[in-house]
Amino acid sequence: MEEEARGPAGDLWSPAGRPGPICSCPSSPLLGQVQGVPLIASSYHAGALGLVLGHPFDTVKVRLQTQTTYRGIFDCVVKTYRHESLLGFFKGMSFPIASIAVVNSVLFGVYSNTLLALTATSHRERRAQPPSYAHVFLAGCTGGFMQVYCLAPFDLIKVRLQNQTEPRARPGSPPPRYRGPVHCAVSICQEEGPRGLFRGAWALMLRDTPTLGIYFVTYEWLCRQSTPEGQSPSSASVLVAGGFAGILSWAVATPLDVIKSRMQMAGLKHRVYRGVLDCMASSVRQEGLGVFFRGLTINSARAFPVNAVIFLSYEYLLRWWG
Ligand SMILES: C[N+](C)(C)CCCC[C@H](N)C(=O)O
Repeated sequence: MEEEARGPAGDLWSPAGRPGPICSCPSSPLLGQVQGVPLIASSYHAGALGLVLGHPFDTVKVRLQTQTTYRGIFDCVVKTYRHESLLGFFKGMSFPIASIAVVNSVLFGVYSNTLLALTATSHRERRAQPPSYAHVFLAGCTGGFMQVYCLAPFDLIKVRLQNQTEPRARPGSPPPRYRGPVHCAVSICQEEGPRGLFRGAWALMLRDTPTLGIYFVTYEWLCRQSTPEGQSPSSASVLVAGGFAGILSWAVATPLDVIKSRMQMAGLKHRVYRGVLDCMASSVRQEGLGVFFRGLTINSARAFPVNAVIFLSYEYLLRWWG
């Protein structure tokens, strides 16, 4: 009985383990059997918190990537604030918040369960028997591939709303193209067909599948570097590893992120790209190779805190319930 409560690695579950890495609550033997319950709950908290924190940065990034009117981050921030007030930075946030429960539970759920299938070890057992990086990469790629189907329509609506630069309704001023997320979804279906909701999904899949593999490998590697063998990482290690995993994976993802956002906006501008390669070629032709790095700085600034929080919540809640 005593042995069971301790957990295999003498980690945070063990009274004899290193004091308090993240939490020191006992595990529930019942919930411990049900991977899905803690995963869904932890994914929601992780995602929502990270999302609110990072949304203003995300709006500036999307605008820099898809509009040519801004001279840089500062110019974009000043113009957005002057024209649209603070609320301008939070445009398009409601749908991602509503959908993050599904999107993140697919990502973290598929990741964790793929790892479970590949290594036959549970989250807790993994500290004593760490999975190989090849397995972590494969599980991350699988999670990334699967989440694209849920993420694509919500991401498209987010990008379209973030790009509306009209100030809040003033008497006499023309209303924005979309009145809100639901109106945006309905209008896209009517004007571009239901498939219009998946515009840019191919680029999103190419962006997320390999980079989520990199994301989880970086996180695992950094945690292992800063944690004695067999122990759970401390909160500080989780924050730093999560933050750098976010920065590195976003750095690699930026070129396809630019292309994805441009393809998502293309339907609205009645601009037709024949595909990902066509969009790449025409962007480079018009704006040079630098186009692939648009939004890199602001995205890195966003990625550290957002992903530090995401991983801390994920680990914390998994351990609480797991
Ligand atoms: C793999 N890629 C870099 C695309 C995303 C990885 C981080 C995902 C996180 N939800 C965030 O919004 O930062």
